[in-house]
Amino acid sequence: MAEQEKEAALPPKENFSEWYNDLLQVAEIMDVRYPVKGSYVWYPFGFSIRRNVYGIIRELLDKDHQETMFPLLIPENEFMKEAEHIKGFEDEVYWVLNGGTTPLDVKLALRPTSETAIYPMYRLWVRSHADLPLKLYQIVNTFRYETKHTRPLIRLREITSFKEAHTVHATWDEAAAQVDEAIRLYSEFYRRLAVPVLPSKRPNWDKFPGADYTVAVDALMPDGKTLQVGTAHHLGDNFAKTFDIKYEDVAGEQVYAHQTCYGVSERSIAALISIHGDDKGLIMPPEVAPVQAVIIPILFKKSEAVLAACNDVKETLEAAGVRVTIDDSDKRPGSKYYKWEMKGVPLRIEIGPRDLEKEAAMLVRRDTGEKEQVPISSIANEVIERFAVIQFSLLENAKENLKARIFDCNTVEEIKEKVSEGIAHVPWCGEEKCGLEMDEEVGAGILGIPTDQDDEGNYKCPMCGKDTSIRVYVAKTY
Ligand SMILES: Nc1ncnc2c1ncn2[C@@H]1O[C@H](COS(=O)(=O)NC(=O)[C@@H](N)CS)[C@@H](O)[C@H]1O
Ligand SMILES: [Zn+2]
Repeated sequence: MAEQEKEAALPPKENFSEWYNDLLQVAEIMDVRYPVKGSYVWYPFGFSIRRNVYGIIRELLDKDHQETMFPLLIPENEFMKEAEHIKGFEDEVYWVLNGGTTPLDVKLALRPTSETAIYPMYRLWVRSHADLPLKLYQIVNTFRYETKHTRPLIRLREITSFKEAHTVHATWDEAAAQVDEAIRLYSEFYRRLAVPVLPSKRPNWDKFPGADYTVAVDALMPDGKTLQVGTAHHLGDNFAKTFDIKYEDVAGEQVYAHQTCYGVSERSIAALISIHGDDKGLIMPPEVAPVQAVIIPILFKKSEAVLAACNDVKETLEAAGVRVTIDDSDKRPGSKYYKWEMKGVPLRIEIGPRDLEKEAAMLVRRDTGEKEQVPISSIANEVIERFAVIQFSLLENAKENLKARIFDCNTVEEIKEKVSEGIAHVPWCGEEKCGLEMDEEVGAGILGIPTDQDDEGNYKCPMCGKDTSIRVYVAKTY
């Protein structure tokens, strides 16, 4: 990649939108110059973050799911089968009309999501209760003709990293348990990225097209808006009836199956970058950092000895499983620090003649800037210990920041004021009319009813004044 000649200055993070856009380029995450709106190009560095992040979701899913891959093209007759689903996607789906110069006799949809590609095959695969539960997932690109403002990693027209799981169960309750399990798995996935998320049950008007209900996990972005970073849907037997997915139960009866589907996308990486970064650039949690440690030789006289020591340290760390590199380019140390801080490398290791005299190395944490000299003889343990400390500290800081920006509100005025900073925790009577009116009045949406806390209290709906025992999260969203 063309090295940044002069050091491009990053706007301060408080100008979040500019900071985010510039950082994607300067840190070489995604190149937004591709000539199709809503399609972006992964730089290799960005792609290695994606590899590490999706390695975690695969690790979690592979415990009791199987990965596979279905075709991208969906014939119109299958796509148009489930009425709710069509209504929800008809404005977003791309169609292929020709093969070369030959018009196709059946229009083909580019999958916006894969229910209508997968479920005709589930109809063939699911025969008996012994085939259940069936839990498959795929990580593919999907296409949605988004009309809202497209943004790299956040709102793409070609979603490049769409992980969608589709499960089949014998009963509604088993499918409901799977939705809970999906949200637990997503919460664990985001914990590994040091990103705290809020799980909540979406209001009916905001559920997935064709679903009985939707539970989502939201992350709070630095600008006070929330980003939906994962969703799990209970599909009831709606799609089973449409696609005739039945199994023979133990009594020999033919029974419609119950299903779920749940997905995350590269928004997971958008949240990771946005929540942990600072004015100097990325701060990568060690678990997913493409480069976990960078060794900077401080070269004056005796440089062979310094370089030899740096290579020894690199080999020792590699043997301990650390993703490490030496920056022995002829740039001055300051511009090396700048480059690797921009790329969010969790630990810098400085080794110069003075360190050598003490057979030590200087460790510098990217998240706090803390410097500490450690003996080279125990460098692997020192480095790995610090990774755990950094990982924990990034998550704790993010949790505190989230907690500090959830505000209990009881009046419309309070909600209006607080949703510009973060998330309002608001009583709601549960009526759609009040929900939509609130949305209208405060310029922010109901995220949903939190699923990770039982919050039975005596409240009054701020719109109609009715007594209610439930409170919901309300926030401006991406
Ligand atoms: N245009 C988009 N760009 C990036 N990510 C998106 C986009 N649209 C949706 N997502 C992400 O993809 C997740 C799943 O999308 S979804 O529509 O909610 N659900 C489905 O498509 C279901 N079939 C489960 S996979 C969302 O929670 C959101 O995090
Ligand atoms: Zn009300």
